This record gives sequence, C-alpha cells and structure tokens, in this order.
Amino acid sequence: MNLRKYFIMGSQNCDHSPEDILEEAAKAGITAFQFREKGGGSLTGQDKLALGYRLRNICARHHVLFFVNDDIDLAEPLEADGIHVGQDDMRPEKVKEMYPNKIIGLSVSNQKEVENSPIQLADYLGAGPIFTTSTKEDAKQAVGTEWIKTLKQQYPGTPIVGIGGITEQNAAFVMEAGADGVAVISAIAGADNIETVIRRL
Ligand SMILES: Cc1ncc(COP(=O)(O)OP(=O)(O)O)c(N)n1
Ligand SMILES: Cc1nc(C(=O)O)sc1CCOP(=O)(O)O
Ligand SMILES: [Mg+2]
Repeated sequence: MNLRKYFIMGSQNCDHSPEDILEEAAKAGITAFQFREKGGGSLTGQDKLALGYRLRNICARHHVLFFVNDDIDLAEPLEADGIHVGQDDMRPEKVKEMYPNKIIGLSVSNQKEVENSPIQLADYLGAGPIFTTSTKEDAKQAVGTEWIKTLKQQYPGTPIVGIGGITEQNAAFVMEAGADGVAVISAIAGADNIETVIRRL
C-alpha cells in the first residue's frame, strides 16, 4: 500500500473538470486518491455516484489506490480499495464487519481520539490537521508535525499520512517527522501546474 502522495478531491474543490484534474494528477504520480464529495456545492445522489465511477476508472487505468470518504455505501458499487472514516463517521469495527477485505483509514487528531479508537483495525492513520487549513469546514486546530512523531512512537507499524495545510513547501517537514505520506486537497486541486507540485511533494 503506497500512500506517499495521497490526493483527496471532490467536485467542490475544482475550478474545472474533476476528471481532468485527476487524470493529470494520476499521470504525474499520485499513489492514492480519495473521493471526498462533501461540503458546499458538492454533488449528491446519482450525480455523486456517476462522478465517482468516472474518477474510479481513472484510478484503475493508472494503478492508483482508490478510497471513498465517509459514504461507505459507495465502496461496493465503486469497487473501492478502501474507505476513510473519521471520529464522527461509521466506527471502524462496523466498517470491518461490512468490508473485511478493504483497506480502512482512520483520522486521529489527538490522544483522546486515539484512546477511543480501535487503532488495531486501521490499516493507516490520517493525522491532522498538521497545519492550518481552510479547505475543511469543520477542521480542528492545527496540531503540528509533533503529532506525527507522537503517533509513530506509539504505533511504529501503522502507516501514517499527514493531512491539513500541506504544500510543496512544507511537505518535507511532515515526512521528516516520520509520516509515510502526505494527503492534500488544495495543493493539487488548486495548482497552476499539477505535475510540478506532485513532483515536489
Ligand atoms: C487521509 C485522510 N485523513 C483524514 C481525513 C479526515 O477525515 P474526517 O475527520 O472524517 O473528515 P472528513 O474528511 O470526512 O471531512 C481524511 N478525509 N483523509
Ligand atoms: C479533509 C481534511 N481532513 C483534515 C484533518 O485534519 O483530518 S484537514 C482536511 C483538509 C485538507 O485540505 P488541504 O490539503 O487543502 O489543507
Ligand atoms: Mg469523515
């Protein structure tokens, strides 16, 4: 499982075609993608599903891991490789029961969340927000790269991706803290030159 360059996106993050953005990102070397159709201006129902299919197919053609965010009912029709859930989403125990063979990603932002989570069921942890972000409407306060070091000390065998406010300029600090990858939305979805940003990440 390669989470080194993990791109997350929904149509609400795009100022032009999401398919074109993902195609360019996939060609440039992202290793994982999460379909996160969520928040103001996002699609719902059949439109959401149809976009999910198109994005899933782009990932399949480029051998990029495909994850769905929150909406676990999309995992089967979209043949997702995995599902990412946070603290307010379906519990990992239930996700595991429904999809024993899919990769499970779990968000943890502080020690209390770690203590309340079945970390052993998570195939990777999303740690953040590392830096300040305005992309997620309900983002918590930035926790800094120390949070990655803390998690890595406790769970050395569990892959960790940093998320939140990560750019080509600060990604190296996240990796130096021990992360296995960086997860980004705006750094790629809003890039003038997607290929350059992905190379530098
Ligand atoms: C890789 C990764 N890490 C963290 C998150 C955040 O998940 P969550 O806290 O459930 O918030 P939403 O993304 O659902 O708004 C993520 N999506 N991906
Ligand atoms: C989806 C998400 N989850 C976060 C967390 O802290 O768990 S921060 C975040 C938004 C990431 O967007 P950007 O790369 O544009 O900052
Ligand atoms: Mg969630």
